[in-house]
Amino acid sequence: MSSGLSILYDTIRWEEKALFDAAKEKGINTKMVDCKNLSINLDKSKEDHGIVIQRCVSYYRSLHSTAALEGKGVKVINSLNTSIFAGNKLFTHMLLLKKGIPTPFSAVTFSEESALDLLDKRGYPMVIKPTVGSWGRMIAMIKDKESAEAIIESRESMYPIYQVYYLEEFVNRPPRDIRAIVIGDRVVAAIYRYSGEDQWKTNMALGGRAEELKVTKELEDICIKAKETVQGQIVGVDLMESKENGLVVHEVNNTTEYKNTVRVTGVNIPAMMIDYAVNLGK
Ligand SMILES: Nc1ncnc2c1ncn2[C@@H]1O[C@H](COP(=O)(O)OP(=O)(O)OP(=O)(O)O)[C@@H](O)[C@H]1O
Repeated sequence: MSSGLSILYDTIRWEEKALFDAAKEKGINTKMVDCKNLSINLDKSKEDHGIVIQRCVSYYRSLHSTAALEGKGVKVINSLNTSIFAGNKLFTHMLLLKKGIPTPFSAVTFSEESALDLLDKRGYPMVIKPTVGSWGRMIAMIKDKESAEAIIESRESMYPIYQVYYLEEFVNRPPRDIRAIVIGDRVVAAIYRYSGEDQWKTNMALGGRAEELKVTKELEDICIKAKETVQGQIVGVDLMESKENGLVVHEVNNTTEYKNTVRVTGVNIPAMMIDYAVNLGK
């Protein structure tokens, strides 16, 4: 295996460029590798990538390229286990639950009828989410039976993952959530993400606004536990401040975006990620 790093991408966002620049500044031999051009022999031949920082946006590209490279002995950040666990909200939920990490109540059903039945029993509102996905896409707040029928029926004709009805309690929280960036054993920076106008979701991709958040001991502890739960190395932990239950973790991101966190906190996250990756190679 060659020394140095590879940044594996399928789209170059601010994050990937910043990683490359940080590595260049540190004089680290780094390649940008477009996953779309990658061809991996699934045998025992050697791969010449050094440490790979996995940054593909596509869930399937990310998961499968990690599996192929890691299977051939390449160190990938994050690992295949982390991609599997953190890439799926239900899998993450079960692990958080097992480790006693507070997380919103959620339930799963596997048919339209059972989903409607669950909503009837549990009451409205509830949040429906695809188990795999990001940027708030396909996430809806279900406010009543009519919208439940419309939303759930529309999912019946989609790709089979949308017929796994993952439903979460609507967390009674301020109009914001928390994104904390964990590198190794440290929460290096955190922000509040406030929802944009006429929007309950707080994703930056949906017009949300970011503000710096000072990392408390409580936040640090819960984020480190959440990271360990998914066997993560560099992750973004998303939390909400439940008025009844305090901090609850609703997601761990294994190829986390951090542009807004760098912008509002001034913390040089890409440089820290590069240092972490280089240390892993030693
Ligand atoms: N159970 C919930 N109760 C209240 N608000 C929620 C709940 N789940 C999610 N949200 C809001 O919706 C937003 C999107 O949810 P979530 O983070 O699960 O989706 P995502 O598609 O994985 O987004 P990203 O990849 O940006 O983290 C959250 O940032 C949060 O503000």
